[in-house]
Amino acid sequence: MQGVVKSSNTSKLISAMTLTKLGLTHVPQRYVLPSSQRPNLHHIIVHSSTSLPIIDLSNLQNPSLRSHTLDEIQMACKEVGFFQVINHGIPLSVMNDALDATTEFFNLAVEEKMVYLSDNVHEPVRYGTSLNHVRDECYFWRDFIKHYSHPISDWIHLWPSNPPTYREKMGNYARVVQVLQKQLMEVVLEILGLNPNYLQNEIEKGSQVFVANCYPECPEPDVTLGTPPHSDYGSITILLQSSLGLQVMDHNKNWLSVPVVEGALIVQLGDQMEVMSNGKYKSVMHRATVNSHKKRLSIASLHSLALEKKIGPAENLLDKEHPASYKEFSFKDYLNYISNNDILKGERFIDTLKKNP
Ligand SMILES: O=C(O)CCC(=O)C(=O)O
Ligand SMILES: [Fe+2]
Repeated sequence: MQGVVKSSNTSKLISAMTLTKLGLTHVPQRYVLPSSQRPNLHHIIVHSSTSLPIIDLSNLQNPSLRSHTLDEIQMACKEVGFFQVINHGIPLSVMNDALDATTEFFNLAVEEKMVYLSDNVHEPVRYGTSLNHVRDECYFWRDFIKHYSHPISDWIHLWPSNPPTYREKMGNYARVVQVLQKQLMEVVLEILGLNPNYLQNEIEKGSQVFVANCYPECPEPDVTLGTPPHSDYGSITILLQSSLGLQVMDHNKNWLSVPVVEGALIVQLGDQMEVMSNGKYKSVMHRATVNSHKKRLSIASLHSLALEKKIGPAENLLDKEHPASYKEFSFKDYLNYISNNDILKGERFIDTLKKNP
């Protein structure tokens, strides 16, 4: 993603984790956001059950509850493009193991993590951090590691071998999340009125990118962000957060903090889904705040349809009264856009696809 330190800068690398260990009382100036972009941490809207619903996925197996549950999911996709799921079939132990492995990885010495430092989006594993002298518009108080993991067996031997259980724990989580993603895609296609086999091939050949984020304690959480506002590129993102920090934008442009619910996973729709649904469903704008007292971790599993596939509005949703509202796009178009535009200032790739913005 954005803001990766160029490989040539490795000798000067001071990651957000390192800065925190130095015990600073102020964040370096380059992390300080203009006041209009700062989070208002004194006015946190934590919960609004209508905007941020928690869906019990096991209800889909219950004939008397299935239709109501599908309605709830549909409403969530239309309103914000966001919901949490419980009873999703992934054991809590697998989720906690993934968070533990991530914690251990980020606790490694910075030299060890730097082996994976890269700004090449095609690297199967890359470590990145907030510090960036080249683009002073990067204000992330976080370190992250990205894995390409589809099919996982092709990549897993490239993942970090230290901590020793990393591959096993992250691999287990990546696999079960992939299964959940397929189930969720089927549901979302069903509520869009599309055949569950629609784009099956592209979903099968889809990509899964794993991003583990580490947001260390920050001395001035009011003036910076962990991750700037953005929507995810793909179809669905499944996110696991260790503590409060994720915020999503509702249709009134309020930032809502996503509550931490034990055992729950967060589901966010991405740009591909907004385009495919011809705007019926929203690709959710979100960001991550930081705090002064507790390190926060999140693991995002970003799913997208086959990378070479051009995605446009589903033909079955179009007719004379409902013409296509979005242009087709591919992963290449997206990469091109992010390398030439300032998505950190809130500019969105999806807006460039709208036919009548
Ligand atoms: O840390 C979070 O809660 C959000 C991370 C995120 O949006 C991303 O990695 O795309
Ligand atoms: Fe995201």
